[in-house]
Amino acid sequence: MSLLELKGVTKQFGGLTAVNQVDAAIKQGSITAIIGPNGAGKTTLFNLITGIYKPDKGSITLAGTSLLNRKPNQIAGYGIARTFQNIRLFKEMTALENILVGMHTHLHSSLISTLLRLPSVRKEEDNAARHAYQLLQTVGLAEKCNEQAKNLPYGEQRRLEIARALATKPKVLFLDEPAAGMNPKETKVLTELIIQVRDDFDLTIILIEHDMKLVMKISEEIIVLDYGQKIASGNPDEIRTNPRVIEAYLGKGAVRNGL
Ligand SMILES: Nc1ncnc2c1ncn2[C@@H]1O[C@H](COP(=O)(O)OP(=O)(O)OP(=O)(O)O)[C@@H](O)[C@H]1O
Repeated sequence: MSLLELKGVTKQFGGLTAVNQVDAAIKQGSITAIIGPNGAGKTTLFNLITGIYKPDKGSITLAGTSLLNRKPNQIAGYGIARTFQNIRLFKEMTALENILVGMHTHLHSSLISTLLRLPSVRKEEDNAARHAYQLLQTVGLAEKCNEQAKNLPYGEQRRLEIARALATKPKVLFLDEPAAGMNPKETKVLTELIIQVRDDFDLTIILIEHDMKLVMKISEEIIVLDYGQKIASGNPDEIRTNPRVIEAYLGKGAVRNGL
């Protein structure tokens, strides 16, 4: 069953059509990659789904509910979380604090009860800290809980971003170039983590990624964009042998190079 549906989604910036008539049906529980050359419209598509931009044309629905004309925080409230191409952690805060900030929208205490430090508030805070710690365990960062985000190696900062996104209890998780700047060892850990969180948190995951080994390994479905248009979609075998995708993006040596 498809959870997220896009029909004819189009976005123009001045004379440039960054996303052009894109259709997609993302299955619940799947891992889908969006690939394509630089400037193909991948991040713009993420921004359209997460409400940062409004499409000029087309429809976007999550479980049948339209996401058009909703603010990013409303869309987050429907269960969509994301990470960004450029890491957006609070650098001076600890790993644990970064996750607690991510949870903030899910805490219920009123301002007055927070100021009075009522037992109900303390209980909620304890539970939040416990849950945040569990999320750090999930991404393999429990031992770094009191470390400031800025002191974590790059690969760990990216995993912390994923933990923070998970703190909002999403149904759909968007990852924008999660392996960017990672070394092969960090990428391997990340690959396993993405599959693990999909399974453990019952997520639907959509990622933009240029690391084709990672993409081919974890994706059930791949959508290829070029100049804003969807030029192909299919499973990794279909995509790696698609002449149009090889021409526009993968290059002729892709299959030979083990993709
Ligand atoms: N806010 C904006 N204003 C004007 N043009 C924009 C804006 N955002 C993106 N674009 C343009 O839209 C096109 C698609 O950009 P986008 O960032 O979506 O591509 P991408 O596939 O994510 O690229 P990359 O792989 O380099 O991240 C590009 O030509 C880009 O310059």
